[in-house]
Amino acid sequence: MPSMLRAACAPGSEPSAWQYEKTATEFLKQRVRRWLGHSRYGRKWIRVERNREKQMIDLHTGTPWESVTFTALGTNRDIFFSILQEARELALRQQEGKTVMYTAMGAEWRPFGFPRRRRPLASVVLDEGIAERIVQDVQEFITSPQWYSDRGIPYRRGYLLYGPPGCGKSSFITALAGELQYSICLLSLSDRSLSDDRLNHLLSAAPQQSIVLLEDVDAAFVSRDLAAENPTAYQGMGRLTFSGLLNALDGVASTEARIVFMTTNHVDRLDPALVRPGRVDLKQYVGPCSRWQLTHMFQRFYPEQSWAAAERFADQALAVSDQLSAAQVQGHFMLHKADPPGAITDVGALAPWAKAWGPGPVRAKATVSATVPGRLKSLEELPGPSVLRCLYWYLLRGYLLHMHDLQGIFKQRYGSLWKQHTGPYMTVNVACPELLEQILRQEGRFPTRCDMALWKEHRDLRGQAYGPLTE
Ligand SMILES: Nc1ncnc2c1ncn2[C@@H]1O[C@H](COP(=O)(O)OP(=O)(O)OP(=O)(O)O)[C@@H](O)[C@H]1O
Repeated sequence: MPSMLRAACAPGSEPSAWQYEKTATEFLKQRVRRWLGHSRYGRKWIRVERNREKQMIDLHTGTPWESVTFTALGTNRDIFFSILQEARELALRQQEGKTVMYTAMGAEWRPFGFPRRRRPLASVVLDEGIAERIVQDVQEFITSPQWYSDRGIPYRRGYLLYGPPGCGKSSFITALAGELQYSICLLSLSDRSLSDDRLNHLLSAAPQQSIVLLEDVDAAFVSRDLAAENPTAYQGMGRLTFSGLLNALDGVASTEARIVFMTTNHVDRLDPALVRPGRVDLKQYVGPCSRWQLTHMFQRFYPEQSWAAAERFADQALAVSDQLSAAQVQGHFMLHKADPPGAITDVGALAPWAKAWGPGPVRAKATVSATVPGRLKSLEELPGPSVLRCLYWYLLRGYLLHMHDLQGIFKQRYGSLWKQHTGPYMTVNVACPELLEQILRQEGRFPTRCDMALWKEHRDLRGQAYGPLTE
């Protein structure tokens, strides 16, 4: 009699269980791909069927549920358990030395993308003593639950990192999570579907050993003074209210053992109630590069260079501007990857960047003015081939399967920004690094790519990676 095992791929309620199942499912899919050619596992022949449930979809993501069915001849079911065991080990191995990012989906946390390689703490150069101070504080917190319980103090700690963009707030938190072997639960307070209840639930259901990260907290709420001018913003952009946030952070319903990091570019816009001790226990300004930072960044990037060269770079960079962000300096080094003396002599190249990106009132405005002086073009005004002309290029000139070549041609004709029609879709093409940088900076650190189910399925069948379009 054939024995059968059904490995359901539907998400369960426990994040960890779901995570395991998801990775296991990925593993099984890989196996399925391999078995399509030769359906053998060990010495056994196995039939593998992958079925997409037509009626059932995950309401949060719109992903259809799937099941994979293995059928093997014989009475020994151990082979199925060994497949699952192998899948489990693979799932765990995939996370070794990696940082898992979670995002909130409905009422639960789901892993976002593949676990990322841990970022070494030393790779984020903050001003002297800052990183050590925070790491020591977090470690002390983690190792002293008894201390909190003896004194009846809720076992949670809040941190606020504030300062201009590109100075390393988020990079540091990511590196810190790696150092502690924690995962990161990323939550956007601007999410319109976030309600008081949902936030409360999410904070209490965060996976163990994780840092909850609330980025750009100023974007969702402003201080009560500013709220008088703008009551809508004060009430929050979605169904989340300010008092709901305060309660979730330290209300009676809040859970124990929680580390929350908040970041903002505008600390002055935060309501004092949000940053009072208990909600924020440690505040840290992460600012433009100091001499110490510039020297250490240079040394780290060009380890073979002398300390004197690093100091020379720091002095000359500070002469250009004392408002340089680490991101700008890193970008400058990247331009002179193999040319450390060039990085020093060409330090003046940082000047226009310092002007455009230096800590300003609103990052988006500074960004736009960086490369697009004057009035911005509307979508209608953007150049680009008409629908008919696109069809001509795709079908008559045969570029349908060579879109990348066509993009090169269109760039020459229409410049770095043009619109293009493909079937029912209109795409805006961006073909210059500066503009791409603006987009990436404005879309947030963990942007959600479109799902592109057909593309994924197509690539799945060929055993190919999805590429940057969906990841
Ligand atoms: N202090 C630093 N040391 C090394 N690299 C840095 C540092 N600060 C920023 N970077 C680099 O610059 C980029 C942007 O940094 P990051 O996103 O951490 O800045 P941020 O302060 O969080 O900015 P924002 O306020 O826009 O969120 C990253 O690629 C990071 O590697």
